[in-house]
Amino acid sequence: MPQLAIDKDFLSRYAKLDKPVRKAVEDTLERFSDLHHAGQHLEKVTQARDPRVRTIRVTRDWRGVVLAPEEGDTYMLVSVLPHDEAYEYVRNRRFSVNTALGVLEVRDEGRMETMSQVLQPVAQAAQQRLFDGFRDRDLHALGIDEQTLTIVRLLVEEEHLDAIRPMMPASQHNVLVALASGMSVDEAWHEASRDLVDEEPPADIDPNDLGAAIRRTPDRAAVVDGPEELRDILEHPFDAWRTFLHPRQHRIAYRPSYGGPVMVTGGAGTGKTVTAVHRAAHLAGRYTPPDGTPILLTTFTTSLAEALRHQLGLLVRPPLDERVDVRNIDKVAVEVVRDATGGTVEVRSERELLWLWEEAARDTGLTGAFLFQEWEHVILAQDLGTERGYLQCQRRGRGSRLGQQQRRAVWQAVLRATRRMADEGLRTFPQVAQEAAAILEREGHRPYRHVLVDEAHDLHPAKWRLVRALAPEGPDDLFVTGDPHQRIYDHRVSLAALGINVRGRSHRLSVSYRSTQEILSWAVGVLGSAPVSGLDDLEDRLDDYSSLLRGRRPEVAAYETREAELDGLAARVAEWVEHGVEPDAVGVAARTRSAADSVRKRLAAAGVATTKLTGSGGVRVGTMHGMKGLEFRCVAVVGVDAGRVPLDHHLTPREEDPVAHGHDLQRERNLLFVACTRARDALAVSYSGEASPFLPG
Ligand SMILES: Nc1ncnc2c1ncn2[C@@H]1O[C@H](COP(=O)(O)OP(=O)(O)OP(=O)(O)O)[C@@H](O)[C@H]1O
Repeated sequence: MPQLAIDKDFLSRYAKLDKPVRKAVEDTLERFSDLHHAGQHLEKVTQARDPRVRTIRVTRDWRGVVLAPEEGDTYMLVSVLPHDEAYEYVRNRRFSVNTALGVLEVRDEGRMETMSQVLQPVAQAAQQRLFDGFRDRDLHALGIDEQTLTIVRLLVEEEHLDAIRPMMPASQHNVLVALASGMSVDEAWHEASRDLVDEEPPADIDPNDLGAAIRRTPDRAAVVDGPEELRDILEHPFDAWRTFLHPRQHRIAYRPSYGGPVMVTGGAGTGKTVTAVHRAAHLAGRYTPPDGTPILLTTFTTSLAEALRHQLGLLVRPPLDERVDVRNIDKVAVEVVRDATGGTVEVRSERELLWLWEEAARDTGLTGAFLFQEWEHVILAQDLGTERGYLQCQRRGRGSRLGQQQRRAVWQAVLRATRRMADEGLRTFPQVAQEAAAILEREGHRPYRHVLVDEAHDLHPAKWRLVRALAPEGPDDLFVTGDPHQRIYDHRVSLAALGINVRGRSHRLSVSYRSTQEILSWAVGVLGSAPVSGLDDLEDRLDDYSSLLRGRRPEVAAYETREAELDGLAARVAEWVEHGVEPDAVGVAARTRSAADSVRKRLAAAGVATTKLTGSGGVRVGTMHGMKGLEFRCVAVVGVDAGRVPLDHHLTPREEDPVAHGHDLQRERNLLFVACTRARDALAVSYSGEASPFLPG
């Protein structure tokens, strides 16, 4: 059966076409989609570099470029280009299959030849060349083919290697970059083979089997199931994540089955959410529900759940989407408790309950806030039901020592507060989660077959216990994604301690699809150097975190006064909008609500419409906390001064609890990191007076 495939370049070029040309592309594809007669529509170009590369007429001015099979039966839509560019493309490009990795590659042979001629005299004059230390045999084993080798032997400086990047097969260039950075042949191979779609490198590579090569290259090419799927892809040309996954994302999301819980970590923007959504789609596709909803895709807040629902809707069509229940974990908890108790569930925040905790703390010598934190971070977190349990527990993360007498006093005060809450019918979300988990455990009821948790790094342990209780232990029970560097609520959990064993099923993503390398490198500096422990109790590092995108360095602006800073912000935002950035693709974050309000007022005075962070129709403004999980083309983070970042009154005093103080400081760093890594193209950070100690350099 002939098959159709699509190249990522085709989709991104199609996305930028005017409507009438798009329509013409669709009409052309309609004719072409009967692949048994596809060849009839294709034109061979004289002087084509690669006889398999043909063109197809779209309009008088536009042509599609198609890779047609010589052997095999896979046609690939490569690009859509203005007439002359299409012919230029065909005269210069050659497709190949990487001899070691088996992935599909394309090169601009014309430019490589010209470059070789330019480099020849430079190489002859040089004493030493860049890759003199590597034998041909070793380079071949890494997938460097004869033609590339010719040019590789002419490279003298790393700049030459940079210069040939746009014309080279990417997979071969990556290997050369690894070697040039000082890696051994073995290390370079390890690096390259990590990004294969299969666990093992392919054993037999057929250089003519384009179909197999396409399957091994999910980040640039995808086989399309038929005309309907092609239409569906073209309907969402800006959502490349639906069709083209990084090989590691693909390998994680589409592995047929896992023996137990899976954990996916990775820096901001590396596609953890995308991978979770694809995994949900995979599970939905292969699962025949008995009764009830089998799959839960959950996250931290309602607005993040809303975004997940939207993404899933783009990937999974009705009626399959009904197999996936998308809701935030608090809502799941409330529903379990409501169903079991039959009553309403009134939930309050710490701030709303503080008066009650202050009253309970009276005469203990402690503050209501301390007491509340002790309850939430120690008693609820460890699910301690008795005074004895509390007296004997380890108060992880709460460094200040409490003697037995003090602990007794705390326990009694907590009892007073929680009884009062019960009398008033009030609960907190972690408390509801604890109740929900207890109900499910008691009844032995498991409402879901599979549970996927996004933004998992911020879940309270009680919510983790709920997650554990929602699905029966077994294959594909849990799939969690998170990044401990983005932990902005101080809930540190050890999955192992919660009975969730991810050993051998822990995966890491490292390529950011969101922010430029310049933004990433700067933002990582905000995190500081303290070791960060992951959900699996191992240290989590961002050493291999990088981006393929390049752009301007983040701008850090200092002002004398807050007013001057807000004026500067208004000017920056106006400039972005003047340069064509949609207002709702601009996000502005401040540390506190009142600072965000001042931003809104100042922008309004400058005639700039604003809305909330999850809104649309204006520049989106809010707190750094509210930035969690969102994404913007341009981000401004304001008020990053010593008085506000870190926010002193959110830090446990060092003398009261040095460990908690350290954690709080890290949490504040993470918060700034989260806000900054929401930016795709541009990041502007500003402060007035003294700069925050977290700002790099
Ligand atoms: N394979 C892909 N192809 C194209 N775009 C992708 C791909 N994977 C992710 N993206 C895009 O990169 C951005 C970040 O992806 P995503 O939100 O999944 O990352 P994340 O790791 O969950 O981020 P964060 O931890 O910051 O919330 C999104 O715009 C997403 O559409």
